[in-house]
Amino acid sequence: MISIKEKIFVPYITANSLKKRVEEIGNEISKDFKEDCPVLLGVLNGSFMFLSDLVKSISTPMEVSFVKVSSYSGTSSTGNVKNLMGLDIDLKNRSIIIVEDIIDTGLSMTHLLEMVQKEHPKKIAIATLLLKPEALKYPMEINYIGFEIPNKFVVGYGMDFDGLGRNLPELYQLK
Ligand SMILES: O=P(O)(O)OC[C@H]1O[C@H](OP(=O)(O)OP(=O)(O)O)[C@H](O)[C@@H]1O
Ligand code: HPA
Repeated sequence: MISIKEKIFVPYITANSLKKRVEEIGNEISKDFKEDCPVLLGVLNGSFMFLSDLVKSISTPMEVSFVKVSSYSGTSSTGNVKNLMGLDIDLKNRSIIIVEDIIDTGLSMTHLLEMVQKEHPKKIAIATLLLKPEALKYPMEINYIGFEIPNKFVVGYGMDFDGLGRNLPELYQLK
């Protein structure tokens, strides 16, 4: 059990389980995008840990780039998405895999899909470590899902509560 700014979090998914599942997704992506040299588009800040572990399990040529958006404040969605850092490479005719730590309401991903679509890529896939099916308000096709989790706030493995907890190697759930 840990405490961050007076909220109590309990251990939820171990570092070992995360590692195993991330490797499985990396292997799937390697097979699915063998001929494509995909661009893995990490969504900052939260995806940095998932993305860095994921790319180590991808054995096919690929590139990495980042965008930065923000929609969460404390433990709830603000209902709007702020663009904090845009695209820096040409995505035209490229295969793009948008990499997120978590899809919660789906608002951020809907915004990201619109942003990437405007660049006329060849195809767009979505990889998320976590999905909260009960919280999803904007349904979409998600190609790679690490874990489906209940609608409870989580921290660790890149995910924060008020900026804290991103460094935890395992995942914790709000008690
Ligand atoms: O599906 P949604 O309800 O939009 O929630 C998911 C988004 O919220 C988190 O980002 P956040 O806004 O907290 O920014 P961060 O990645 O910098 O922590 C997460 O990384 C997703 O981008
Ligand atoms: O459960 C969560 N934890 C951390 N960040 C988040 N962003 C959306 N949902 C979450």
